[in-house]
Formats: sequence, C-alpha cells, structure tokens
Amino acid sequence: MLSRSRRLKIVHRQVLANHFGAFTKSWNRQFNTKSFFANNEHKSHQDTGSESTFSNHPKVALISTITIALSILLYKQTTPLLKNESVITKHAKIIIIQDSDNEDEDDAIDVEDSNDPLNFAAQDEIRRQKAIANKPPLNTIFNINDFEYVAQQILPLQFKGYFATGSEDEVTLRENHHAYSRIFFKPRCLVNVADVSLSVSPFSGDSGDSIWTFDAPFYITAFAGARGAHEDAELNLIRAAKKHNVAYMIPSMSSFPIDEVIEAGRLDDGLETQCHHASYLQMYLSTKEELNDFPDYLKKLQVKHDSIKAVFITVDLPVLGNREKNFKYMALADPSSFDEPVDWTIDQTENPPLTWDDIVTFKNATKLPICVKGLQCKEDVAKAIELGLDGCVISNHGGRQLDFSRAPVEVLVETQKYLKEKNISLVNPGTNKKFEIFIDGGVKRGSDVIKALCLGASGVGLGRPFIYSMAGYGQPGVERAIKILKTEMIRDMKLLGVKSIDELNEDFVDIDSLKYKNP
Ligand SMILES: Cc1cc2nc3c(=O)[nH]c(=O)nc-3n(C[C@H](O)[C@H](O)[C@H](O)COP(=O)(O)O)c2cc1C
Repeated sequence: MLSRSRRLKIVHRQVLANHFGAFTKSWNRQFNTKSFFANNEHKSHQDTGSESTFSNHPKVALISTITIALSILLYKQTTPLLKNESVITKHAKIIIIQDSDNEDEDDAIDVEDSNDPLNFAAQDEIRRQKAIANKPPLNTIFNINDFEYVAQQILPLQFKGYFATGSEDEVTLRENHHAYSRIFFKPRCLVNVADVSLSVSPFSGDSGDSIWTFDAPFYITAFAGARGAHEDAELNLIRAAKKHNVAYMIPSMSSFPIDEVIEAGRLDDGLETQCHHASYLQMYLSTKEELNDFPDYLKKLQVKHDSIKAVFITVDLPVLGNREKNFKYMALADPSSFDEPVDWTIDQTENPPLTWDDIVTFKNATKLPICVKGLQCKEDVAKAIELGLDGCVISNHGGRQLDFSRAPVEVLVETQKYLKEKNISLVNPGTNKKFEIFIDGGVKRGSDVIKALCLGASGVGLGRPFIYSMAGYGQPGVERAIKILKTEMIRDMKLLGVKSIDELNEDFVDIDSLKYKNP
C-alpha cells in the first residue's frame, strides 16, 4: 500500500501530438526490415510479415504503433535499469511515482480508483518499480529460471506480454519445455572425463573445411523487439556472443541496422578485434518486393559481410499467430486499443505467402548456406534436404504461432526415425556438406541442450532465456546466462560420461515417456 503522500499520477500531455512521429519511426526501426534493407541499399523493402504483420494492417499498425511505442517511451522514461534514473518528462504520457504535497492537481488520478481504466497498469507500475528497487544482484542468479523470474517482475506490462506469452491457450508454449522433462539420461560410468569440450563447427559437413568453430552448441536465436528488454538490444547480444564464442542469429527485425550489429560484433570490451563475430542472419520475407529483391540482396550480403555464415528464412509465419494473451496485456495497458476484435491476418493478394519454389530461388542465388526456420514435421525436413538446402530449424516460433503444434524435440525424434527409415542421408553427395538440423523452443537448461543433441540436433537455439537475462542485467546478464548454460552442460556431460559433442547420441537418452503429453 502507498502512503498518502506517495501518490501515483498519470500525466496526459500532448502525447500523440508531440511523440507520434517519433513513435512511428521507432516502431518502424524496431519492428520491420525497413532499416535493414535501407541500410543495405534495398530501398524497395518496406514491410515484413510476422511481428511486423502488425504494420501491414492499417488499423493494427495504428494500434500497435501507439501501444508499443507508448510503452517504449514509458519504459525509457521510468526504468532505472535503462538510464539509472527515474526521469519524468513534461510532454509524455507516463506514469510517475513521486512524493506529492499537492493533492489537488487536476491531472492526478488516485491509484485506488477502480473505475479508472488505467488503474491496473498504474498499480502494476508501482509493483514493478518496487521490484526494480529490490532486484537481486547478478551474482545471485544461478539458472535461467532465476533470470525469468526477475524479468517477469521488472518488465513493463506490455513487454512482459510481448515476450512471455504464446498463442491461444499456450498449450504449445508449455509443451515446448515440458517435453524435455520427459526425457531421461542413461549415463556411462568410469569414463575419463577430465577434459570435456563443447566446441562445434556447424556447416562444415564431412569435408572438414569449416573455418569457424563455436565454443558451445547452443546459440542466441533471433527475436524482434529486443529493445523492449534493453536499450542496447542486439548490440548486447552480439557482444556477449562474441566474448563467449557462441553463435548469434541476428533478426531481420533488429532494433539497430544490421551493419551496426555486425560491427558491434567486432568489439571486445570496447577494443576492436580483427574479425567480426561469425553470425547467422534471420530473414522474414512477406511482400512481393521482398521476395523479388531477395536474391540480389543475398548476392550483395555475401560480398559485404563474410562474417554471416548462414541465412535462416523464417517460414512459420504466413500470418501472425493468435497471441491473445499478449493482446490482453496490451489492452490492460491501453484499454481503448481493442474496442473491436481485430483481424490480424494479412491481405494475401498483396502479400503472397512464401513457398518452397521461392526458397529454391534463394538457394540458387547464393553460395551462403540457406536454411529454413520453423519446420514442424518430418516430411518438411525431408523436403528441405531433398531440395539441397543447407539446414533447418525445427521450431514452432516459441509457441507463438500455431497452438497445438508439437514440441520441437518430439518432432526431432520423429524426423530422425523417418530419415533413417527412408534412407535419407544428411550429407549432400554433391557438396559433401551435412544438412544441419537445429532446434529451438522451451530450452532452459544445459541438460535440455544435451538431450536435443543426443537426439540428433546440430545446435540448439534459445530465445526467451536471453531476452530475460538481458532484461534484468543487460550484456552482463547475457554473458552470465551463456556461462551458466556452458557450466551446466560441462557438468552434465561429465556425469553422462561423454567428452565431446560428437560423442552424444541416442544411446544416452531414454525417450520412452516422451509420448506421454502433459495434460
Ligand atoms: C519476443 C519474441 C520475438 C521473436 N521474434 C522472432 C523473429 O523476429 N524472427 C524469428 O524468426 N523468430 C522470432 N521469434 C522466435 C524465436 O526465434 C524462437 O523460435 C523462439 O523464441 C524459441 O523459443 P524460446 O523462446 O522458448 O527459446 C521470437 C520469439 C520471441 C519470444
């Protein structure tokens, strides 16, 4: 409870008039590929699908722009995590916690007034500020769940909604993680595990000509809206990735121009190093222009950025999933946003969905490895192999798209069995390169990573764990999350009796209970 003198004020002042332009720019910068393509001199690319599907629909664009941009401003203005201060600006619609002697101010709203539509958001802000003040120090964070707990307490309502929620009833969101808890280990004893290595060389295949190696088989996967977690967003992620030599998948909907992110990957503790950090690039393609321009873009990308080692085209987003819980958070923060039910689908005549034919065109346009991100069944993985692609990510977009899609680790098991039965080799006979099967969704522990690798994954992506570690603690948080995961992996490999990633195989896991789904 607040003392009488400590009141919450909601200040409404020229919000949209003063800030709408800046909001729109900020939204565009954060949630579509415009800056990305503009930065790479492809001016014709304006919008994308997925999270930026918001901006393809005029009404949605307006709602989203207002809501998210407002929250971005709100966050920037109030959170000590970003600026180390609780700044109050005159011209913004912000929630201010302050001591007040003047109880008669016109624009002050009592937080106890339950008729006030902003009451919930206001109370949540008070709770959030207290949580920020009591945030545990980084050295008391021991696992990914700890990061998640802290982030849930300190993220503003809208960002919590955006990052944490899944689609519809969130069955897939829960299953993604729970499926790992139905897989058990079968360790070997009396193995000399004095030295354990986590290093991997993806995309090298059997030819062994890979010139880069990562120090762990997990990677920071692509996610839009990273600025909602921290103002340095992708820069934190690539710097932490470089420092600890893990892969980072740069999202096309990056908060910073892609060039800037790549350049940040050349800095180590502020000192320039010779090379950029080897990275992956994720792409959304949803407009005709994007599809047409992409082959040319790939050619230029290959010349311009030799640190980009593979391109991942996201294919699980012909329309945005029904992220109802996220919309509820947004409506709580701004009740006027959802007076009418909103159709979040895209006009398909304007934006034809991606097809396998497009993917083949892209593959033929570049020597860069081309992978598809978001496959959810064995047949699609087999098709990607058959078409000569370089890899895929078995993923359901972190449970944010089709609810009741199966847990990726379950699809991985089914896929490996199918490939064996059909005698489909992962090694391309023409190039001698191996098709890499990555997986993401619901991974929180080193043991989850090991389980996926035992079941045939080449690498494992984590999204929310890195969002949460960054939300709470910026780059040091991301670094600690990487270190925690590596440490968990090394300990578990020693307990399993395994010395290197290559040695992991299905004999080390018991998947008998995997089929029993959690209710
Ligand atoms: C907030 C958020 C934003 C995301 N944005 C993108 C994106 O821009 N492109 C993409 O391919 N996947 C995106 N994803 C999906 C992730 O790449 C990944 O598939 C998912 O987060 C893995 O699940 P996890 O969060 O449980 O680790 C996003 C996921 C989240 C949680």
